[in-house]
Amino acid sequence: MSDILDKIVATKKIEIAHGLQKISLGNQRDIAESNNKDALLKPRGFISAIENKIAAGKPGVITEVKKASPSKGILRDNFNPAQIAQSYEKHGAACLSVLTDVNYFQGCNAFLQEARSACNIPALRKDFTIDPYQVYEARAIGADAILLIVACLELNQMKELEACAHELGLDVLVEVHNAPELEQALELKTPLLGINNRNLKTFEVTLQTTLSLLSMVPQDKTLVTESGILGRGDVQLMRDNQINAFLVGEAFMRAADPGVALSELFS
Ligand SMILES: O=C(O)c1ccccc1NCC(=O)[C@H](O)[C@H](O)COP(=O)(O)O
Repeated sequence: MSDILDKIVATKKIEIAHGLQKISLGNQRDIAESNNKDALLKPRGFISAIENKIAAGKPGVITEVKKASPSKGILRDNFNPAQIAQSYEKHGAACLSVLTDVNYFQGCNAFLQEARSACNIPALRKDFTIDPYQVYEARAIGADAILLIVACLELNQMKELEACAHELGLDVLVEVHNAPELEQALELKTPLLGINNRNLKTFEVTLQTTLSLLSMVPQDKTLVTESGILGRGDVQLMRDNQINAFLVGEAFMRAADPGVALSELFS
């Protein structure tokens, strides 16, 4: 694991222990399950939203709602998750990815709730999921999908977390950085596979990470290239390699209107 992931995971363990003192696992599960019966909160298909865009010949863009990051610091001062989500939806986003981590990304659960309730597209809870408690919490705050990062999980943990997510109707995005992680990810059921172009040890970003792993990705997976998509040349390079799903944060967060930036990047 990288230094930053080590630190984040250590913080998550403390957060989970504190969370359990406030809301028990059983109560969190009850809230999650009752959300599934609520018309406004029941899961919106995250994977199908991406696949539908691609089937219509459009890029499937997961648009990020991210105030700050460890590698870049503050990305956006005027940060209004509801307005950002509405702008993304208006300009053709498939889905949202909302950072809920407090300590490293200056996010919070309320950002996901505000963003999702302001629009009709599905939302990924972008956090560092290591325990079933967080999966229940994700659904309890209205998330439609969770992220599993292979670099910080054992295979048996990932399988457990994936099963827990699927039981609740949540989709799973599994994220890898290299070939050994990709092999592990292929042991999961989810068809949604993210390749993150950011090296979490050095924070260096190169789109070659996605390109170098491409031949290992089975045809039946929906591949998402993540991080470092900043210009139209980056989009074109990926599309030339038949990659049609993208996760983009910084390029939109630094723009005056994130949705306008989305349409300019992908038009
Ligand atoms: O962005 C970071 O500094 C970071 C550090 C440690 C773990 C994860 C990190 N980023 C999360 C992401 O994967 C990105 O937010 C996402 O792929 C969008 O990337 P970008 O378009 O480059 O903002």
